[in-house]
Amino acid sequence: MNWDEPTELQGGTEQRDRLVGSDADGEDTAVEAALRPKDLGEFVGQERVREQLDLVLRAARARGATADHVLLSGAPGLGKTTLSMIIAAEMGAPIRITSGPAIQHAGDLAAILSSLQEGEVLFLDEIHRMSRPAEEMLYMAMEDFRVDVIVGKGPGATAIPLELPPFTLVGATTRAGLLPPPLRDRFGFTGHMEFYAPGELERVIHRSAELLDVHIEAEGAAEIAGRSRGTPRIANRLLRRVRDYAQVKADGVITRETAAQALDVYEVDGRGLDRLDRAVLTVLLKLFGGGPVGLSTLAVAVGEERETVEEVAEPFLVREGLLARTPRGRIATPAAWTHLGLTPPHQQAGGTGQQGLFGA
Ligand SMILES: Nc1ncnc2c1ncn2[C@@H]1O[C@H](COP(=O)(O)OP(=O)(O)OP(=O)(O)O)[C@@H](O)[C@H]1O
Ligand SMILES: [Mg+2]
Repeated sequence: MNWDEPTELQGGTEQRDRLVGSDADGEDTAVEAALRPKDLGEFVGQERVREQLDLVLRAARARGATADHVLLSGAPGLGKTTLSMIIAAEMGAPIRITSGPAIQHAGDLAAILSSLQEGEVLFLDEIHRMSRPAEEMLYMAMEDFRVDVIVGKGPGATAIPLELPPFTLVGATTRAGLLPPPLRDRFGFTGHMEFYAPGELERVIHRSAELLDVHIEAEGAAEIAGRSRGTPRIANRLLRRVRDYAQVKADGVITRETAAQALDVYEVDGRGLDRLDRAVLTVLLKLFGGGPVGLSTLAVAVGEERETVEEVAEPFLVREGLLARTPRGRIATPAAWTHLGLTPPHQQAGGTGQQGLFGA
């Protein structure tokens, strides 16, 4: 069984309607523009990436040159799009935004590249989902600022070389491992975005609250931060839901109590797990004694698609150290038992232990 190779997430559709899903939903897209930090100084956290990027951009500015190509990798909602816009702003350059899936043919890419202005930032989101021919065209464009446009078909086809103005490619990917090495190597700088520490999320929340004109107490921000799964997008989304609750049920001020009550109503628990996450853990613990159990069996027992369990619930549970993937199947860690307030079988009187009870 291919137990540790997650299958390709199809555009994040599995995450829809999920308050703690890290992909953007319609409402996010509308508000995100307003909440996006505009320069590096406003960008919270990611100290290493920020410092390194600051050097790259400063040096380019000092030389009066176009900045080197930048690759940003990291989970959804950590600020890749935000940072690409900041790069353009810091360079005083216009930005063109497109994405891998939008570039079906090499011709699509040639059209974009040939219309770039000197120094322009081309933001290529989901760069790992670009077609192979477009990718190969991009190699040459990145390295030599040149593309060969193929005119005609079959034996009569000719390649017309086209000079490009120097530009900065900013590629973003949630799956850096899927990028072919020749592409990865052509970036002058790669920034790996990490999940945010609670204190950083608190700063994101305070900043957003101010922009949204919401009154929030420090402890209220801490409560939301703790349930935001290390992700600014989720923090901003939870903040908006808590604001709704505070307006309707309280005096509009977000305290620790209102935040906790609101997020309980939305079924986001103290650690950021939602109903699906808890369903997976509960089944694993109560039905299968903590595992190991195969993914398919687990999914059937939860009443969800295998992919939903694997791609939507598991990554966070694994990251939180609540669930582990082993060659024999999924197992719950001691922390999972504690989190759900249950006692592991080997600690119960007459318990048989969890090993070997259920095969994967
Ligand atoms: N460092 C940060 N400081 C403040 N706000 C942030 C930061 N990073 C992200 N955000 C907020 O989180 C939201 C999501 O960020 P962004 O769209 O840049 O994520 P992304 O990495 O591009 O996600 P995806 O992979 O889904 O495209 C934005 O609205 C932005 O306001
Ligand atoms: Mg993005």
